[in-house]
Amino acid sequence: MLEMLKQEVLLANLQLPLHGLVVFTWGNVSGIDRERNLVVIKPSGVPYDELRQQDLVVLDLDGNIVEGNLRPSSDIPTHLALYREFPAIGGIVHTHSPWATAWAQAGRPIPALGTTHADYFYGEIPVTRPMTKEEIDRDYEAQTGHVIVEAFKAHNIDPSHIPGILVQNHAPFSWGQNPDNAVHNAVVLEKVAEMAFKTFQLKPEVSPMSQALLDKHFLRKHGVNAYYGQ
Ligand SMILES: O=C(CO)[C@@H](O)[C@@H](O)COP(=O)(O)O
Repeated sequence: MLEMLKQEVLLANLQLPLHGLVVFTWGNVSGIDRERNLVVIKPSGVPYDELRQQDLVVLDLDGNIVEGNLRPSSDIPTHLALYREFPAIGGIVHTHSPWATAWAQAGRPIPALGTTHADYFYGEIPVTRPMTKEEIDRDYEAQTGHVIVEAFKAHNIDPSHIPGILVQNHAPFSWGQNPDNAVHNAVVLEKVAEMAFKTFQLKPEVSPMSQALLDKHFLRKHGVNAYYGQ
C-alpha cells in the first residue's frame, strides 16, 4: 500500500521539472495515506534527476520519521499542518513557479478573471498575511502552515473549492485529492497567475468575472451536478 503511494509521490515530484514549475531543488510534493495517517515526501535538497523511490521519507502526522534515511523536505511541517487541518486533501505541492511567486511576492491575491481560473478555483486565490518576526523565528515552516489555514478559516473557504494559496513573500502551495491531482492544480495555478498578470497589463482596471459565469464553470466540473468530461 505505502509502496504505491511512494510511487505516486515519486512520479508527481518528477512532474514538477517537466512542467517547468521548478528548477534545481525549488519544490516538493507529498502524499498521504489517510487510513494509516502516514505522509510520504521528497527528501530535502535532493535534485530531481537524482531522486529515487527509496529516497522518499515517510512520517506520521506528528512529524516522526517512520521510514527513510534522508532528511525530509524542509517544508514538511507546512505539509503536516495542511494534512491535519484539511482532511479531504490527499496530496500537496510547493514550488517557486515564477508567475505565481510574483503574485505572492507582491502580496496580491489572484482575482477570478476568466473561465480558465473558474474551472479549477471557485473564487480569488488568496494570499496569506505577512508572518510576524516571532512566527518566523520560532517555528517558521509550521507557522507557514498556520497562516495558510488561518486565511482559509478567516474567509470560510473550502480548500477543495480553492486548491491553492500564495504565501506572502514566499511562493505557492497547492493541493488535491492525490499527489498527481495536486501537481495538476499547481500547473493550473501557475498558468492562471501568468494569464492574470497579462490581463492586468492589457487592462489595469479589469473587473473580476461575474458570479454567474464563475458558478457555471466551477460547478459544471465539480460538485453533485457536474457534467463536464466523461
Ligand atoms: O521554499 C523553499 C526555499 O525558499 C523550499 O521549499 C525549497 O527550497 C525546497 O526545499 P526542500 O528541498 O524541499 O527542503
